[in-house]
Amino acid sequence: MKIERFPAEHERNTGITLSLADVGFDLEGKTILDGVSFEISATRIGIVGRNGSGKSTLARLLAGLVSPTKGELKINGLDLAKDRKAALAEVGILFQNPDHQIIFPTVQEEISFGLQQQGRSKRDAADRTAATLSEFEKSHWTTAHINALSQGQKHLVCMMAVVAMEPKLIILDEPFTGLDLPTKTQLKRYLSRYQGGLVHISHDPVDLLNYEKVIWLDQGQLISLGDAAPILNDYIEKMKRLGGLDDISDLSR
Ligand SMILES: Nc1ncnc2c1ncn2[C@@H]1O[C@H](COP(=O)(O)OP(=O)(O)OP(=O)(O)O)[C@@H](O)[C@H]1O
Repeated sequence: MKIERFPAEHERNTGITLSLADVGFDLEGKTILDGVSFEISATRIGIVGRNGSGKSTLARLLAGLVSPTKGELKINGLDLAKDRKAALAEVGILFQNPDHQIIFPTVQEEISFGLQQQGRSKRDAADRTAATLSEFEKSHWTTAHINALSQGQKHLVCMMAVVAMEPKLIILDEPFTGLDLPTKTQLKRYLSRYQGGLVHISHDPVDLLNYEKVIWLDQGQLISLGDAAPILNDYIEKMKRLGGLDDISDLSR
């Protein structure tokens, strides 16, 4: 597969700026991220890297869910780990498994919860929930029980809950793993319409074809960052080469 330079699908003015200066993150004595520095402004940013390279950890840092052990990390000039109120307006995050995200029994309650966390009244949150369901043409889901939904439908509930909050940036941590192709295509179509920024972690370079910039991590360090097509092509070549090895045997990784 060779990825050509695609014209950016999303011509938006509202870019987001990620600024990292010597960011490190240690956990239980292990260095997960080390000395990661970059500044990037774009509306569609991909993150690639092998298993365990630190992508999900970077996603949690970007969302302000954890603080770096060292260095400084800002989104649009804000330190979201220190400013949780700003974080709710700036960033939403979608995880791989909706069951790790959903806490309420019905669609309406799940979407309303985040809105109330942002400080909206119960009435405002209900109105915004209704408007979001209508935008997605899912008003008939309002009182649906989450347990009765398919995995793809649960993904869509999580997406609607995040989109309803209108964050400037949505972070997607491999949100389509395990979904069939039509479901994935439909969810991607919803996301492509999002007016804010997206930072999308994916193992599949095809997911990032129309993205503007890509960040490549390996073993907790930045390998490269730049325009999507050349980075993805280098990444694919490297992954093909590594596929011929047997480093999966190495327990020190
Ligand atoms: N809670 C934790 N405790 C100990 N080590 C952890 C924890 N979370 C992550 N790690 C380790 O940190 C490293 C990076 O993990 P992370 O999940 O950020 O990588 P990733 O690139 O998202 O991986 P994958 O593609 O497999 O999801 C891995 O070696 C992982 O084992």
